[in-house]
Amino acid sequence: MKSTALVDAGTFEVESRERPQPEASEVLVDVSDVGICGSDLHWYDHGRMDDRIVEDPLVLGHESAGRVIEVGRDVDRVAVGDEVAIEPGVPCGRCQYCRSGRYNLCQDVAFMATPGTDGAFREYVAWPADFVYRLPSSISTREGALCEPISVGIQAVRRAEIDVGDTVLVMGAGPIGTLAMDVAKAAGAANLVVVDIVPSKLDRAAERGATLTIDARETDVAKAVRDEFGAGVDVAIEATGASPAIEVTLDAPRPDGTVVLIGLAPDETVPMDTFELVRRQIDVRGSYRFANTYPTAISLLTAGEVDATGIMDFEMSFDRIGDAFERAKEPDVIKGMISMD
Ligand SMILES: NC(=O)C1=CN([C@@H]2O[C@H](COP(=O)(O)OP(=O)(O)OC[C@H]3O[C@@H](n4cnc5c(N)ncnc54)[C@H](O)[C@@H]3O)[C@@H](O)[C@H]2O)C=CC1
Ligand SMILES: CC(=O)[C@H](N)C(=O)O
Repeated sequence: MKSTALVDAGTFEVESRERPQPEASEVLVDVSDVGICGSDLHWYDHGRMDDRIVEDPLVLGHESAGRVIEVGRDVDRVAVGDEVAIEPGVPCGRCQYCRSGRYNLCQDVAFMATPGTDGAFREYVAWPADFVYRLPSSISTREGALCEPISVGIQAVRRAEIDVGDTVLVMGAGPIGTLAMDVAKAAGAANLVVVDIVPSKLDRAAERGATLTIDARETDVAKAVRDEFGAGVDVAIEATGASPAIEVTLDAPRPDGTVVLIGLAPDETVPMDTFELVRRQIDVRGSYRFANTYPTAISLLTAGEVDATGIMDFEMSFDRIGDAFERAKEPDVIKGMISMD
């Protein structure tokens, strides 16, 4: 089968590999669509992330979907011919986090497109059947591939415990912030404030339901929020990973409000005014990957509550993966897709 691996920062190599054989509990998926995630771009640009380094060729891509073409002998939850979304992280199933349903925190997870676990930029993936989800006929595999970033949004909204009628600020209108905004709306948020520094992304957020958009380059976000909502927002979700944006997000909630941090700032130390956070009794929560979210993501797509297609800016074929990665880095792009067929 054809596969594309990152061999060094900025260098992909097309490889011919053995087509994988599914084990008894696995399925073989003919991959049809893969989204390009910010972390794929990070691995591509730097060849490393925090203390993890790409030493052996690594197949990127962890937002994927396709068609089941073979099932292992113990598999009965999906069948040959089913279109499925692939959940990219397979946890150990034994640790305290797995046993309590918080498998996103498993320290022994095999997560696609991180050193040691190949991702989906290859023709076929053999994957545990428990981590593939059948897509209804109304959902395309292109949309299904985006169950992954939708899941990041679901996890954050669950962590935020959003209540009906809440005012929610989302910092960052990239794929994660935009999909988190959709999920927050589906969870009952009445006012959705979206902040970014790219005007076209703010326009797109407004088109899909943001009630207020703020360009952080021109406006004092905390003041704008207080002018509009008095004491501040109920919930602020950080989805940029940029230090100045994280600082602003921490300042956005009303007393007793909540901040959920999704953005990863791997090389930065972010100043935090702990006195203010304590005085205003702010809950600051991290949100890492996701657990038990794929069925919800599929339900939200089916109900039209999340618009995955609306964030897709372009689609390129597998043989143009290098061009696609370069295009995906442009600031106006929210999501680039690779069509594997
Ligand atoms: N916690 C988790 O499980 C996950 C975390 N992430 C992280 O979430 C963050 C967002 O991911 P993506 O949407 O893919 O990233 P992205 O880079 O595509 O989007 C970030 C957005 O933030 C905007 N931005 C940058 N600086 C800003 C500032 N100072 N003020 C306001 N907006 C600003 C950018 O214009 C962009 O639209 C990243 O840090 C990523 O690493 C992504 C997936 C999972
Ligand atoms: C969950 C993600 O998408 C993230 N890019 C990661 O690698 O953890």
